[in-house]
Amino acid sequence: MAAKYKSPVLGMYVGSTPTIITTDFASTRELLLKPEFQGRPDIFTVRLRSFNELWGVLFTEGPLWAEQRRFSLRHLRDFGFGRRFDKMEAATEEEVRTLLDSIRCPVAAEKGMVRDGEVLLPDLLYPGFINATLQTLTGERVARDRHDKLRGLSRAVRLFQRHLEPSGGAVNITPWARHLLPDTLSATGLERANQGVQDFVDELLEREKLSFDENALRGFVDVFLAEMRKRPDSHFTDKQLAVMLADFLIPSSTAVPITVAMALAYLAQHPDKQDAAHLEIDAVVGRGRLPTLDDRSSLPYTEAILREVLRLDTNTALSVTHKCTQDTFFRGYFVPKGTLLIPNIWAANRDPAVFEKGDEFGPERFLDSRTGTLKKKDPTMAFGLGKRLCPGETFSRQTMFLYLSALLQNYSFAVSADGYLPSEEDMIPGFLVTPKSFWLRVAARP
Ligand code: HEM
Repeated sequence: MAAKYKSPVLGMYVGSTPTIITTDFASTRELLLKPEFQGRPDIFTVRLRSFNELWGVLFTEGPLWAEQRRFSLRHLRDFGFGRRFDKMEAATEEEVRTLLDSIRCPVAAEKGMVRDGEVLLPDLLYPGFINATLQTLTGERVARDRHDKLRGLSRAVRLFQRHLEPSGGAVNITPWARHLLPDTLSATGLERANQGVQDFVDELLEREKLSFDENALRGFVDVFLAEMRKRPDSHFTDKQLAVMLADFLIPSSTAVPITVAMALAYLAQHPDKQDAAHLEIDAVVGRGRLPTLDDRSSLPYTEAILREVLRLDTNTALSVTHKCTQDTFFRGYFVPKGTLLIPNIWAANRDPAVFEKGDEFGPERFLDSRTGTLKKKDPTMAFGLGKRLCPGETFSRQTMFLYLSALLQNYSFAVSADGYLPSEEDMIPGFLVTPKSFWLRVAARP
């Protein structure tokens, strides 16, 4: 459509709401950074997941959003979210070992994901990444013999994402119509998915509250519970905590493991690039220990692979819809308050004006061709930009690095016997663009 109208910025109506979509790098960057464009729409499907009110961080705006975003970032960091923290790194290392064990020697519950030298992705990866987030939220993880619980959460989250259209979609224009066409309008799927996520969060909160001790705070949930006691008439409520936990668990159950799975899919298709990563890891880390965050700066190729997958396969393709909070102008056009704003970061991350051969997999684009070191600047917008920048960015990059480098240290990955690999035509659309599950051949490295 952008090509048809010869404009990277498109204007239209979704129902009666004016809507702007940006499709190239420059306009998307401008949209993400514009101060008047930092609101979130108040839509039916968002309320559906938060007690018919507006709570959490992901879909809120104004003072509640500003306070809760600041508070959560500050205190999550204390438990290793996005910063170096020994306890967190030890826990992640244990999780990585569990994954490597699952490939080598699957227990009964993992057998559906490991068969005759092949592994099912992203499925096998979900529990480890959810556990990394749980570690910062509660100071604990779910043991391997109960990983089914985490797989259940991941199933509910995927259902949620597949049924949630980024701009809201038809069900937001005429919410009543869901009673007539429940399946067509995705409302039934959304309600079921929300229930699945909420059940997981409710159970977690019940456990945390029962064992709460204000003198021994174990993770972010305890810090929030302590704040609730100190400030009874504030935004620190049961509802806020429940929705915020869902906000954190949703990307951890999908965006992060899916990025690592896609990295392995690309490397299976590009054995030369996989060889380069193997060589780099062998030279820097060897085989006697697992890679740690200390190795990150010495493994530029591995890091470049992750950057490239985030760019080429931007799974939060249309980001999270923004909203205009006051009348303004954008690129010479009047934009009324309330306009929906959709930044197509998937397209921006492939814009040929910024990324040469933007549709091709080329981790080398992030390396200095002379020195082989990682370029300082990564213009990719996979995590957004500005005030709404994803607060999970550093945490995600660190965790993905630890998993990908350990998997490549120990295994080689190749296209499976059935020959199926995720392709752009075959992705499942939704709030997140996700691959169908796929098998890869896996061989222990000699
Ligand atoms: C590969 C992993 C991830 C990707 C690609 C990603 C991407 C994004 C994007 C594009 C946005 C929207 C930015 C905007 O509105 O302009 C976002 C927001 C957000 N992300 Fe992530 N994310 C990832 C992982 C995580 C993780 C692990 C967490 C938490 C545990 C997280 C928590 C959030 C929250 C709370 C917001 C809303 C921020 C706000 O509205 O202020 N994300 N993310």
